[in-house]
Amino acid sequence: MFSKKFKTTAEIPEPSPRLIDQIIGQDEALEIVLSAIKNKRHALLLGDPGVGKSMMVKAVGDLVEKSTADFSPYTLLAKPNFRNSEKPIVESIDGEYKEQIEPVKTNMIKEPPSFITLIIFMLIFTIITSYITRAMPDVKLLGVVAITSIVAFALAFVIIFMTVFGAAKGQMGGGTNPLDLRPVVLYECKKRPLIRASAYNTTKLLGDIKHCPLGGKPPLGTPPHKRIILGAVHEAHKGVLYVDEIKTMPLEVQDYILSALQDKKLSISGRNPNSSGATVETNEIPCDFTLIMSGNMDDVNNLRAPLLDRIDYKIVLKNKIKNNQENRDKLLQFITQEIKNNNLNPMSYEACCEIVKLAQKLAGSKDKLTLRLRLLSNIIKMASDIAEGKDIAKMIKEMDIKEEDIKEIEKNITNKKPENVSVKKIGPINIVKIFGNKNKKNKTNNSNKNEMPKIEELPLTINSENKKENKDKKTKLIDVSHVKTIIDTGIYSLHKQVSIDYLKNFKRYKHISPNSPSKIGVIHGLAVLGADGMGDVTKIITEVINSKTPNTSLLNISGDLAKHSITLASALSRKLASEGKLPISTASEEDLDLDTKDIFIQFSQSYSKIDGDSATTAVCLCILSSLLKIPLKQDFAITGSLDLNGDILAIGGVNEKINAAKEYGFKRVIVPQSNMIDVIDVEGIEVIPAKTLGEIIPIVFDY
Ligand SMILES: Nc1ncnc2c1ncn2[C@@H]1O[C@H](COP(=O)(O)OP(=O)(O)OP(=O)(O)O)[C@@H](O)[C@H]1O
Repeated sequence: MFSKKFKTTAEIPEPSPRLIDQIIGQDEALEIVLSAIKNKRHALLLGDPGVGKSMMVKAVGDLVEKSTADFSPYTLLAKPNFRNSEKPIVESIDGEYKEQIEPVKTNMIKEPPSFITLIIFMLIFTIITSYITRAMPDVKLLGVVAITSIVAFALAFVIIFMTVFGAAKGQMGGGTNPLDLRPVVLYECKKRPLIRASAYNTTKLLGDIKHCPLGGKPPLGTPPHKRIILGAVHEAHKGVLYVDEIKTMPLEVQDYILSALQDKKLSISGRNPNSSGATVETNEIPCDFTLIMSGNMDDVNNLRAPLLDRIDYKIVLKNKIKNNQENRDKLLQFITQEIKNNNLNPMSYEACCEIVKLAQKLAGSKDKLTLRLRLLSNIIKMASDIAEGKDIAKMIKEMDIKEEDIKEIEKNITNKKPENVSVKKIGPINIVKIFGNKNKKNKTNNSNKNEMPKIEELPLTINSENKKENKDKKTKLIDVSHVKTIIDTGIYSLHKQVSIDYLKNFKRYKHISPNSPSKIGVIHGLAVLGADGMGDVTKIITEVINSKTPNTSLLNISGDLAKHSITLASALSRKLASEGKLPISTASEEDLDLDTKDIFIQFSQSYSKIDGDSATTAVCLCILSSLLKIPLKQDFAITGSLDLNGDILAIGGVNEKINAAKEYGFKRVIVPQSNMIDVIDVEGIEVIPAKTLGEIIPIVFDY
């Protein structure tokens, strides 16, 4: 399996501490990213989740920070604008900013009449009042109080007027505290930056002006230059800006990024129209950066063409690598570095082999290894948890139901309302459990008892022995059983768990009997539930009936591709029938005339969405069986796409499908010849490769 012999990963040399050396399987992409950054070219990284896009940029960031060519430290200062307070000035100075003791000329400032002054005024008037009252007892007290109050209020009004009027004029003199006029250090850039920002976070990306509840005018409010929030586009000046999750980037943000790329400078203005910052706008601030963006393949549709056009390199990261010894060794390196980086338990040789097998399965082929390494990393972490004897059942006990997760699963798995699915994400673990619906009264009498499974029934084995033992990190070994527990429970994937439960609950109700006698118009096809779910067997039944209005009716089939494949199957049946390339049958010429027939095709007991063309061969054979009235053997399941020449073409999920055929007790499974390179495990079932329809006719028909 690996080039080295070892018992546990503790014997494998420590991985290199440099992140760049830890990236596996993405050599070409890494080279391009390095070259892009070196030559200041913008790049877009696309690929499946968890193939190392962020890791690559982070690794390259270490190098970016170390490169000092053409870079000198600078500081961004925010200063008040004496002409127009709503337009604060952001200025870049070389090196560090040394604060001046006397920041502003005192003659520019009118010392503000503060509240203390006001209180002093009030005190003076109180003294005068009491003096007048005592000195002139014949003057009425109330009259004196009234006069002094009017004078005091008049003075207070003048003071407030001076304050507001001064500030409004933009002279910042009226009521401004001299300390508010000092420049503020917005950003000190000491080494070439690599700034990371999520595409949806507009404030973080482009900057903003903070709201001031006191109107943003001195003396009570905070002056605008003190409310500036710098954007990542500005912080990345002279360095690299990494924007991930491009799918979530609002169109207007894309326009701003576009301007920043073109002009290499961008002002900051208040983003919230209801905020006091809305009227504030800075001067244009330099932002000359190299842009690296990342997302999944489909996310690119969200990017505006002019922005996409300005990205020089569009790099697609691989999601699989060839399964050879060199790459298996790389996978071992990955396992070792994940264990080291996350301080996990060492892993046995056999468990490492199991991870390689899983990497093959996730790649969908014996020939390949997956590069969706975050998924593998999560599985390694969870296997380590189980080796540690962590009480996962307790974590599951705290589960709550999340509607949005249920709806997502519903979309992919079944067209029934999944009123009984509970999902919980705990750290890297997705836990799904199918429960009965507590709120709904049971309609059947005998199904109510078992609706809510107890925690003990959950499909997890907890190593209770380990729990009692002294839990010394790194002494317990992750062995093959721990890895298998994670794989068998499917706890690393929502779809996997839902399909495991679906099969567990519905398999016993399905009318699939591999041992039954041959039947006309009945065949067993194979499907995969959800994106990365389990395989399943589907019984396909056809009926051909004489009709004056010939038609093909599809039952329990949703997808367009499936419908097209059935049109193709009936066309091919007609062609084979007319060419006489069919087994001898008792069918008359009239029987074979499809122009006079109604064809009904049912995917029996299929509640999941059936799409794709992998059932074309099965449907075609089934129609032929009904037309020719020749029974089909029932001891095999079949999968394969078909073209109009009758060639059987490759399909996806061959391993899941073979596994499903095995689970349902079939002894034989027919798969496209071209898929044989993908088949991982043939134990316990005869896998028959098929190239053409003609080739399998003698195998499947009972005549
Ligand atoms: N090529 C790789 N080499 C080594 N480790 C990897 C690689 N790809 C992923 N990993 C592991 O998976 C983790 C997550 O990878 P990362 O966040 O870079 O993926 P991503 O492609 O950016 O995913 P997403 O699209 O979800 O943001 C890494 O921290 C690392 O542990």
